[in-house]
Amino acid sequence: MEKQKLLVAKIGGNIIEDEVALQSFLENFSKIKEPKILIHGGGKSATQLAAKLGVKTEMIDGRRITSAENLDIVVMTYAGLLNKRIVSGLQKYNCNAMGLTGADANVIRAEKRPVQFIDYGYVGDVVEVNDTIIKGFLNQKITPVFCAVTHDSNGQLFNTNADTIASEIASAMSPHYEVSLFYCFELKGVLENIKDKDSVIEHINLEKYNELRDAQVIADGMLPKLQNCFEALQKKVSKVHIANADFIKDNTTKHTTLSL
Ligand SMILES: Nc1ncnc2c1ncn2[C@@H]1O[C@H](COP(=O)(O)OP(=O)(O)O)[C@@H](O)[C@H]1O
Ligand SMILES: CC(=O)N[C@@H](CCC(=O)OP(=O)(O)O)C(=O)O
Repeated sequence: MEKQKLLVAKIGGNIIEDEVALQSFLENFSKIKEPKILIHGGGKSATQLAAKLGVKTEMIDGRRITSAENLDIVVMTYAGLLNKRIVSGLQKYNCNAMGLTGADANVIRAEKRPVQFIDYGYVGDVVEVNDTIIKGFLNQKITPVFCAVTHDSNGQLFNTNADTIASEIASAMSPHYEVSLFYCFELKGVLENIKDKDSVIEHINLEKYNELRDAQVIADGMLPKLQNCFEALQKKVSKVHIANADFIKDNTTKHTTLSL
């Protein structure tokens, strides 16, 4: 029997911080009829709040070194302000959204990222996603909206990269659905030249990714994003795209499609 389609979309901090882009994305996302899940980041907002509070921000390879103080800031920002703004924004467009951290309904369990050369602090690597609970929400026509917060089932919250959460959720749902994963951001896709906004690389496979990384064409948050794309494909997610947030409207604009 053919599997039902499921759309998993992720939006990052540059979209969330741009009121016009965010509203447009939420309206277009709400119009999608098939079951759908939204994951949001918001790193930019957490960095701004940290600066206001006089707390230092340090990022390594697109991941935040998360001290106890940073953890409080990210939980307040992602699970509080941003998640509730996004959920109420979707409700406005008649999408019955429900905001979640990984601790809610024990839906994403994580463990502290092991210290190798770098101690990331309270950063969690995903161990388990509860696909049955998520399926239950979808069956009730509820659209889950996940922020970048997980837990260890032992009272400890963690900061987890939102791209990783999107990849893990898409992968966990793949035995049940034909999953398409969309990473939506402010640019059109992965660019050959970061200064030329039209230089979109339309297809990237693992070989091309290694070339681009070695040539330092990709950097910062794009590094974990691409790693997460390939992990999702390896775990049987059907389609993975990196595209502008407007792409969700009609899937026509030039963008990047990933393959193994
Ligand atoms: N070759 C590239 N093409 C596109 N973006 C790139 C590239 N190299 C680095 N980047 C950076 O990666 C960023 C996307 O990652 P990230 O900041 O984590 O976005 P988001 O918060 O939307 O997930 C872009 O805004 C851009 O600054
Ligand atoms: C561990 C880690 O780096 N977590 C990310 C979570 C938020 C995020 O991923 O936000 P964007 O999608 O907007 O980049 C952070 O704190 O920045």
